[in-house]
Amino acid sequence: MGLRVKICGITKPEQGQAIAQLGATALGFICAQSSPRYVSPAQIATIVSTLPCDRATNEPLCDRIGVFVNASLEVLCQTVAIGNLSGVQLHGSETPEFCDQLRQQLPKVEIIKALRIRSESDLSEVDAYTACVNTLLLDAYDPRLLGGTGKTLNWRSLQQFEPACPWFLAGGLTPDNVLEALRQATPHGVDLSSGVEYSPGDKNLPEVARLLSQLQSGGF
Ligand SMILES: O=C(O)c1ccccc1NCC(=O)[C@H](O)[C@H](O)COP(=O)(O)O
Repeated sequence: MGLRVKICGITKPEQGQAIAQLGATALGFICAQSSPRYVSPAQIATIVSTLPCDRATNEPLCDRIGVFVNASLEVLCQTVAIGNLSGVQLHGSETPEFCDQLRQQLPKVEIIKALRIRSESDLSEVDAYTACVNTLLLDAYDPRLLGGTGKTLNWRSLQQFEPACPWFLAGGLTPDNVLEALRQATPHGVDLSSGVEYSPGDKNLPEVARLLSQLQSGGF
């Protein structure tokens, strides 16, 4: 399977539709109310209803990931149902036990645990999660912002990073630096937000197109 490409912070139906048509494999919706990219479950449902669908199943062709920060099981399950989400990304301090409980409640939904990496030693957290989530996501650390920071990780320190489950690389990726990041690290997917937007939640479609063409030219 090819590299997964997740564009996060979608807020507008026409942009979600265009980004799916350009070839992104996943769209991310920020469900944390403190974010300038926040969308309600009803807004997610509207955006998802416009996405190109598989003719046989009538389900959207791309993955729909809700991004949450320390949400309750109840909120997670409700939002998945209302928004027709295929996955949830846990971007707060959710424990492995919480991830396990969520997996029992939502066995068909992809569970992605995001870890905000401040230094190489934070990578030691990874092993506690690999058995209870489907996928990991490594993001950059910022003392004030939980995500969408535009800050990059130290890709060189990830050269030997091969956890026991698939993972996304996030944090400050852009059409200009993504190939360099992928020369150093070998994730199963990349996740971008501020590197392909005009302002929080307003995606720059020409930059998304350039990202996808860069990845194609790099053989991904
Ligand atoms: O993007 C947000 O506003 C946000 C708020 C709270 C929690 C998570 C958030 N974003 C998570 C993402 O998956 C972003 O795509 C990821 O942090 C990378 O962002 P960027 O560095 O801007 O590419």
